[in-house]
Amino acid sequence: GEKIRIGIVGYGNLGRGVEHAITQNADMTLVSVFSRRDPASVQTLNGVPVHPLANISEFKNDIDVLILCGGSKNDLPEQGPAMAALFNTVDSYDTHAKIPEYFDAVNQAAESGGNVALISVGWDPGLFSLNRLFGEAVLPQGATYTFWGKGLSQGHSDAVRRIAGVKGAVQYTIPVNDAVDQVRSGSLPTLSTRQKHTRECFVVLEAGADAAQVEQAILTMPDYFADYDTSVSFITEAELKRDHAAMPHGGFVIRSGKTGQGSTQVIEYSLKLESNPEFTSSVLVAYARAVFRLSGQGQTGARTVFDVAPGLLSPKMPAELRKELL
Ligand SMILES: NC(=O)C1=CN([C@@H]2O[C@H](COP(=O)(O)OP(=O)(O)OC[C@H]3O[C@@H](n4cnc5c(N)ncnc54)[C@H](OP(=O)(O)O)[C@@H]3O)[C@@H](O)[C@H]2O)C=CC1
Ligand SMILES: N[C@@H](C[C@H]1CC(C(=O)O)=NO1)C(=O)O
Repeated sequence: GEKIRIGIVGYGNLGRGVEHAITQNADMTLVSVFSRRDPASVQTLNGVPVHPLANISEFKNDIDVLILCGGSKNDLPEQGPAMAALFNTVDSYDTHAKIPEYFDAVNQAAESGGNVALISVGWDPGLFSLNRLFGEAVLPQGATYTFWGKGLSQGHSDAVRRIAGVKGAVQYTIPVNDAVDQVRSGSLPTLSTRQKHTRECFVVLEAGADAAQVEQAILTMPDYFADYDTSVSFITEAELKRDHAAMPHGGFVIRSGKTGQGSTQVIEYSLKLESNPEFTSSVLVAYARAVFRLSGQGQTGARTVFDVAPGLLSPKMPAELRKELL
C-alpha cells in the first residue's frame, strides 16, 4: 500500500539517525528535512530535500508523521506544541522533571489540530519507561533501579551546548560501581540520585568566554546536573573531534521483588549501544508507524509510550503477529 510519509524537524545527531533509520523501513518514505539553518548548509543523505522550518505549514498535506529531532532543553518546549498543532508528531522529550507540563502543552496543541502527538519516545524515557512499568505492575512488592552508561547522554550534551560561551560539548554519564553491586546483590538498597551516577563534561569554549562562569552554569543546572557530582574539563575543538566523536551508551532497568508466596524474582532489561542517536532514532521511527495508525483510527491528542499497544509498532499485520506469540 501507500508508504507512510515522514518529515524530520531538526538535523542533528537524531535527525541524521532518523534519515538513516527510514531506509530500513520499507513502509516509510522521507519527504523532507526541515531546519532553522540555511538549507544550503545542511547536507542530507541521497539529496533528501531540506526546507526552512519557517515554511513547514506549506507541507501540511504532504506529511503523515513529523519526527521532532530538536534538543529537549530549548527546542522541543517550543517546537513540540507548535508542530503538534499542524501535524501528527513523535518526539524524544527527555527533561524528566518537566514531562507533565510538556504533555499538557503538546496535548492542547494536538487536540486543536486534530492530531496525535507522541512524546518522550526513545530509550529513557521510552523503552526503559515501559520496562519500569512492566516490573512494577508484575512485582508490586519490590524496588526498581535504572542505571545508564558509562556513555554519552545526548540530552545532557545538548543542554551544555546551549550555555552562552560554549562552542561544543559532550557529557558522559558514569554509574557508581558500588551502587550497581549493591543492586545486583539483591539487598534492595535505597540510593539517592547522587549515589547512583556521576557526570563528566568536556567543553570547548567560544573565544573570550569565561570558563568559571560556564562551569558554574553547568554545575548548578536544575534537572540536568544540580543533583549529581559533576566534573567539567575544557578541551580544544580538535580534541573534541578526535576523542569524543563516538556516542556509545547503554544501561539497564532492574526490578527485584517478592511474589505472593515469598519467592524472590528479578527482571532485568539492558541496552548496549554503539550509537545512542542511531538507536534512539530507530525507536522514534518504529513509533512513527504507531502514530500513523492511531491517527488513522481517528484518535487525537498527546500520548506516551504507555498508551501505545505494542502491535502497532510492528510492520506486520495483527493476524501475522499472532503467529509469533511463541
Ligand atoms: N528519550 C531518549 O531516550 C533520548 C532523547 N534524546 C533527545 O534528543 C535530543 C536531540 O539530541 P541530538 O540530536 O544529539 O542534538 P543535536 O545537538 O545534534 O541537535 C539539536 C538541534 O540542534 C541543531 N543543530 C544540529 N547541528 C547543528 C550545527 N552543527 N549547528 C547549528 N545547529 C545545529 C538542529 O536544529 P536545526 O537543524 O533546526 O538547526 C538540531 O535539531 C536531545 O536533546 C535529547 O533530549 C536523545 C537520546 C535519547
Ligand atoms: N535521554 C538520554 C537517554 C538516557 C541516557 C541518560 C543519561 O545518561 O543520563 N538518561 O537517559 C539521552 O539523551 O541520551
